[in-house]
Amino acid sequence: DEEEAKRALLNFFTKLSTNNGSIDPTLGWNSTSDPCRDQWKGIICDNHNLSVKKIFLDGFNFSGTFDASTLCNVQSLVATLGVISLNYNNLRGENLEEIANCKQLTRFHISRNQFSGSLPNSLSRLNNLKRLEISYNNFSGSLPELARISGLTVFLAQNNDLSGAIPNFDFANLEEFDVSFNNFSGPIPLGGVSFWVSSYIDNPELCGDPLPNRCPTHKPKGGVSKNQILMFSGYFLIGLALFLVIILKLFCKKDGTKEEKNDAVYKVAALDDSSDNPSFTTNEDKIGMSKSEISNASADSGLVSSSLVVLSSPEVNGLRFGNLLKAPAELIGRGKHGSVYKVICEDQGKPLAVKRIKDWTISSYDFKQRMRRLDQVKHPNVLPAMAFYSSRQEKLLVYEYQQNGSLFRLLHGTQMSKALDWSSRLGIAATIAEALAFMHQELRQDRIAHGNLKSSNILLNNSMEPCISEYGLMVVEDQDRSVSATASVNSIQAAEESADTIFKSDIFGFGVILLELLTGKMVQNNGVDLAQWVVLVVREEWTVEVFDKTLIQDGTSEERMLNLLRVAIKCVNRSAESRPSINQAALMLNTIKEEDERSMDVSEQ
Ligand SMILES: Nc1ncnc2c1ncn2[C@@H]1O[C@H](COP(=O)(O)OP(=O)(O)OP(=O)(O)O)[C@@H](O)[C@H]1O
Repeated sequence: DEEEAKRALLNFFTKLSTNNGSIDPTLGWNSTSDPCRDQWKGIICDNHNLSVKKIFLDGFNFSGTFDASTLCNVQSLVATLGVISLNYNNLRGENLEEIANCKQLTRFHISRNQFSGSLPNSLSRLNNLKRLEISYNNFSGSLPELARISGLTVFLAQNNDLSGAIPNFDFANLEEFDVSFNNFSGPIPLGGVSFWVSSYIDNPELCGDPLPNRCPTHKPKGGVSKNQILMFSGYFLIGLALFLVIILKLFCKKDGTKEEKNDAVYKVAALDDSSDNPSFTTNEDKIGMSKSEISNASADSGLVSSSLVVLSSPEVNGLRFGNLLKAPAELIGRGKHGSVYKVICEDQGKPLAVKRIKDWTISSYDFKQRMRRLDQVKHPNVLPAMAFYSSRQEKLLVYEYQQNGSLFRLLHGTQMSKALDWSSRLGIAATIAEALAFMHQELRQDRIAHGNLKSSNILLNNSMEPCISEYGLMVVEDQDRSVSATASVNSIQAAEESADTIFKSDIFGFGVILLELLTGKMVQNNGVDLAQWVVLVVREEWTVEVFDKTLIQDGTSEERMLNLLRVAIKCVNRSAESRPSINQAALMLNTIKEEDERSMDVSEQ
């Protein structure tokens, strides 16, 4: 078997390279050595060095052919081969339909090569496939029935010449999906709306959400009757009359508000990038339903294409939605409520982070009001949104990209957690508490809490200062409202109490962040697990067990860690009412910080 596998690999390799069949000796592939024991370059074997599990030959500049039959018709290889990765070469394909015999394949990567022709139908028989990458080739024709592969999590097919309809993939299972820059046509399947527009752009005949062009409605079969013609002409005339009335009204309004235009607050860029209309400014407070509002509101009703609203941020002047769509976007992460992309727009100096929230049931009107209110409340440790986009299907928020990552990464990333000593952790906690206290106070009347406070939403700015990101993007359910309203004697007190419960969910989030800082442990299940574990360990009086080992090794005072732990435990109290307010928590933290600084001064003297 070993001999058979070796012969097959040599055959496969000879076809990859066009050097008259000779193989680059530095790669170690030769008939006198063993692919596993002698570690041929690009070959990964099982732990016992008996069978080939993966072939990684990305970026080797091969310009021959990948002949699937050389690997997939060889029993001893097929039984164990899980990965074939040949990205970034100049390969063409041969006998590609034989790939179906490589039954154990979980990954098949042939992106950025010269493959052409249609994709073999047999691809859909690769039941174990998780990742299929065929982008940047010249594949044409329609896609095989890939929807049959139920475990597929990544499908990248951008920049080919593929056509026909997009099959109804198991989109809920897909983590990455890209069919942009092809010739697909027809409606995007319903599940596909969960991917961003960039996954679909440049397929001229593709339509429906999340693309801005709507699909044409089907014409009824058979001819149109005389009555129908009359009816449609009637509708047309009524529509025309309405249109003229609206235009007339808009002109009147425009005249009446000329002087007020100078107090510009928001700028709006039309979605239609081809239009050369300059962006214009309006004062929302004074003229109420401005042109910008109409364009946004119409987006909801599906009449006019939606718009990007640029908030009062000088950094993104002139940003257009079209530019955002065209710019290269890199998925940074996918959370429970949406995804974040790093986007580099040519006309913007800095990279942007675009958060895409799906299925948020908030109305566009409420969303806009919220964003504008949030834009009025600024704190140096709270990252403001620079622009937003709202349509029925999705909401986009544009932030400045923070290259230093998040507190989550700092704590749980591979190298960095050691760098985070006790006083940095305490400083981070105190800064977050202070910023959160400011936001809670300013937005109390508006009842806007953060709603999703966690370490991945604490970003580190250029000076490594923590900044709260995504403030107000989740609406906290006010469950206790009715209960407290009936329990209270007067309504002002009831309103106060219910506002309290909204903000108390942030206190829980803050408590979990404190626990992460203290324990260095990652949270699951929104932090409930970590909170329960810590409370249990403390109750059993094994308190020291909870602390991060690196803090103990650094000789951090146990007493001070205990003080912070007490604050954390108060914040994660199961009963929201018993949690402290953020002002109280900030006060307790500052006391610990002052004690810490005082004891450091003493030890230095
Ligand atoms: N402005 C930004 N700059 C750099 N990275 C960011 C920015 N905003 C978010 N991120 C990072 O992008 C990743 C994904 O963020 P996202 O908010 O979608 O996920 P999450 O916070 O884990 O979950 P959720 O959907 O519940 O908010 C996170 O690692 C986050 O730290």
